[in-house]
Amino acid sequence: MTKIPFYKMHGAGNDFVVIDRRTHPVSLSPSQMAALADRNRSIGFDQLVMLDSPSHSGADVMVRFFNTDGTQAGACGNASRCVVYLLHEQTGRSRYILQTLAGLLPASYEGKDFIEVNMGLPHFRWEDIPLAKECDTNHLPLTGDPAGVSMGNPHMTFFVPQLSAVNVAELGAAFTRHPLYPQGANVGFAEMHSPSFMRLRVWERGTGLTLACGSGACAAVANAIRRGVSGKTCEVEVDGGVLHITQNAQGDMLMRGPAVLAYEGVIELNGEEG
Ligand SMILES: N[C@@H](CCC[C@H](N)C(=O)O)C(=O)O
Repeated sequence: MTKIPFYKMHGAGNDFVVIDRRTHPVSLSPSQMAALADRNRSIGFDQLVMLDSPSHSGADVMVRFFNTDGTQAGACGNASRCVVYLLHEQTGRSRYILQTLAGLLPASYEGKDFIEVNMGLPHFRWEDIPLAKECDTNHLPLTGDPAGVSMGNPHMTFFVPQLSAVNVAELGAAFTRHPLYPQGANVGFAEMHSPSFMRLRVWERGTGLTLACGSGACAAVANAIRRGVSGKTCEVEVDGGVLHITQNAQGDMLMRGPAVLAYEGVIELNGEEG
């Protein structure tokens, strides 16, 4: 029997199992992750987060994100804030650098409701999202006129007049596998209330509809700025709370919001796996 300690956390309702491989160097197969993600039979989570020692000398920790289907994601904004919360518990410091597949992300802790991660530059070139063919990423050639961007992971954002009239589950499930996105897409639906406030729901690639998506909020604001419907600072109301997104002078998307440690537990794996 292998015992793996974990932290159950969430950021604006987007929930995670965090495993610190620096102290417990275990591996989980995609099918083990999918089993743990099952809310009816196991712990349940939107993403599994693995912490390792960084390979970059300037970073505090290496962070990897896995969806419920076991696929790996380059970025996860809400989980990044949760990791900053844990680092603060462990060190008491307030500034960190997270090493992720999407790059080095500077982050700061100013209280559990005020954790900020610099999610980096939005990438609008079709090759960088990536898309299957060259096109205008500000107006993708798709029904509903979504905009495309990468925040270290691929996103499309639909700007809709009335979010409550949108069947996010049905459309999200359809567009997440659209052939224009060979690596899949996180599909956001944004209703602009003003240039500084939007409502957003996101169907996440590899996971489904979640209560919040941090990279999705950055993507929606970056796309909204590009379309001229948002200012450089925008409050994003998601089903699980509010995220504050700002584009700084360098063009980076800064995401501020809460992180919650719900409980600590132990995963027990039978057999030789783990
Ligand atoms: N929950 C996220 C995004 C998680 C990854 C995404 N599903 C993907 O596959 O790219 C967030 O808060 O950003």
